[in-house]
Amino acid sequence: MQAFSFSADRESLRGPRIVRVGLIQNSISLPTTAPFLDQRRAIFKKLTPIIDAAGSSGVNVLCLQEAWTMPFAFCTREKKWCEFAEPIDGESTQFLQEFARKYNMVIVSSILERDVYHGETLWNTALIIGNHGNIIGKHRKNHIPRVGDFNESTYYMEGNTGHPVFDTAYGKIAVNICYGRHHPLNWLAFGLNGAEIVFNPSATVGELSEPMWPIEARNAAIANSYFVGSINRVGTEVFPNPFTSGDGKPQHADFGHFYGSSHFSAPDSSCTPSLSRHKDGLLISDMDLNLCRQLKEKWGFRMTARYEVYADLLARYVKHDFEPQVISDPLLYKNA
Ligand SMILES: NC(=O)NCCC(=O)O
Repeated sequence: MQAFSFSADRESLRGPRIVRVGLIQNSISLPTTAPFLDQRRAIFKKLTPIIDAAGSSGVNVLCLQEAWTMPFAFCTREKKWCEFAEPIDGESTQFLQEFARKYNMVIVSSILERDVYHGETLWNTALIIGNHGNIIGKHRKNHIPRVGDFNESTYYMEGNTGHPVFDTAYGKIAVNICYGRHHPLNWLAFGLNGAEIVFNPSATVGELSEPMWPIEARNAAIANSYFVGSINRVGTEVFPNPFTSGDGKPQHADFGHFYGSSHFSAPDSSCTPSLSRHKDGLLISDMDLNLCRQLKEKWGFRMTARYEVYADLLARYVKHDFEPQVISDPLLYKNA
């Protein structure tokens, strides 16, 4: 466990709005060859003392990693892993609702969702469980990776829930699930809807994304004047059947190393140190949410954003007959 705090200036007309926020990163518990029910239950067992530690440390809002109930099997393209999908009021939600009630804590739970009301369709979904154990709502991952071994479109579709911000007992929160962090407009949309804390529950591996990891969340926090909580899972998960990456390299049975390194970023460009690259961990930070408005007022990014200019460009860009605004040097092709 590591704990930090972000402060803000004292204001005369508003008291501080200090919230204690927690992030959990963890490896899976049993080999991926174990019966699925045992695997899921073993993760619950492993997380129980960590969630208890968060709750008894006074954490107000806690976020778990992407698809925390299962191994990150999307590299395999095998359909059997769909069995881990659950309805939003399924076993993992019921498990977390107990902690939410016990500790008066909001919990963000990122799962593979099975929508039983829409033909058993699957989604990559983050649920927001309120501090009374109620389900406040859900957000479905907007951007699906098609990079390296991340073959997630085999399992679920692009989200259809927009960019909701959840007004909780402890501030306005949103969830930008994993690969969405590479999309600045995704971050922006949560900001436009008023988010004060955006969580980025992730599952990503060193060779692919580690150089980008410390930059993207910090940049989003600065550009959108909110806090970001970044979480990545830990360890190497080995699967029963080897798979290929479509890159001519030999088949393999693991994704590579999930490098942990969970951390918080703040709108004033500060950030906490990261958790370990190899070990499970709980990162806790106090944050005064007044810092969000203070940074908006200092830098005026919202007021200077010129959204109407970009709205116009984007409206034209999404049409099939879009022509880029390029002015060529008339001398460029003269002698050709
Ligand atoms: N889970 C997921 O979206 N991973 C994609 C890889 C990355 O964005 O680093």
